[in-house]
Amino acid sequence: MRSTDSPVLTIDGLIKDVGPLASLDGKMLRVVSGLSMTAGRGQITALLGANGAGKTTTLECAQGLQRRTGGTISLLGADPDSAGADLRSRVGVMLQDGGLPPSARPIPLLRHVAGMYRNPMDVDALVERLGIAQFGRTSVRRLSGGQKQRVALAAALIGNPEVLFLDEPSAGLDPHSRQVVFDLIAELRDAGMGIILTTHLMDDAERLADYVYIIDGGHNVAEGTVADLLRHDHSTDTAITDRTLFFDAPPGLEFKDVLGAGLQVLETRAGSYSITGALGPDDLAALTAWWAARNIMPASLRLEARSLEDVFLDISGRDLR
Ligand SMILES: Nc1ncnc2c1ncn2[C@@H]1O[C@H](COP(=O)(O)OP(=O)(O)OP(=O)(O)O)[C@@H](O)[C@H]1O
Repeated sequence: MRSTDSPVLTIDGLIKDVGPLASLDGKMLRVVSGLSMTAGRGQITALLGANGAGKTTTLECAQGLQRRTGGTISLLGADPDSAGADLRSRVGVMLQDGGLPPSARPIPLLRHVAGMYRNPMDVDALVERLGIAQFGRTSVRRLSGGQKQRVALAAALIGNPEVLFLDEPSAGLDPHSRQVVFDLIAELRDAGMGIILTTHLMDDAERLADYVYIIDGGHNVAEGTVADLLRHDHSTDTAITDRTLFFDAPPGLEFKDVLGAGLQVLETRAGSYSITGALGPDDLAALTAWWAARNIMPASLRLEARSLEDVFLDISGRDLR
């Protein structure tokens, strides 16, 4: 587990059992089994894992919404299970299902919530920033998923929290709203807020997170900055420089001897090729020279680095989705 100068949240060996469950003949089910993490001020920390990995349960234990079975949690220096209103006023929470009252209207609701805090954010500015004005007087039950998500984010932020929890922040958002939300989250981080989010979208983690905990089966399987995770092969504990070059060219080409050793060349279907491995500039130069000598112009050409999806596949042997 990493150490941060100024942690807002520290979880050590979290255990959470649920039940007893009829589906398990009255036995308990362990849904989080020894998870540890820390999140710092002025940082975005992501819990990344497939559906059912235990991310939401972990966050809810950290917020004191669920009681843990074991382990320790310190949220802004306090135990969330025994803390009172003072701690809650310093923490913003955006839950996965929004948690908004269905008959409320967004703008009056946000004004009401703002009135409960000593030092709230400016409601009008937040409404404007998150594009809430167009549906600000429509009842929550009539809003689309993405509109509810933006209101839920505004409600989580209105109290000007020191720590912000976001459960799947981009769920239901169209590309424009997603950009607006991501820009705002990054700005709040830069202003010093400690932000903890869960996601099963590697793209969210890659774009937002300063530090990522990959969670599988209720415990940590890897952690690091996105760059660290992408550079490291967790199965062999070695550095990775792999990239893949994809291109379309005439079918049946044989250019293995053109490239350095250790590269894997595949013709995935007639005329569609991929070359994977520690591709360097010399390989690209050799390949393009070989094409030039034969007057071959690829119809398409794309170079891709590893993604967090590949990291997750290496570690768990299955896809993130
Ligand atoms: N009260 C409960 N009763 C039965 N099973 C539960 C209960 N709470 C959690 N679980 C199970 O525990 C596992 C972890 O759930 P959790 O919601 O924490 O996962 P998650 O990583 O947030 O997944 P998602 O990305 O789908 O939200 C899931 O398999 C879930 O079905």
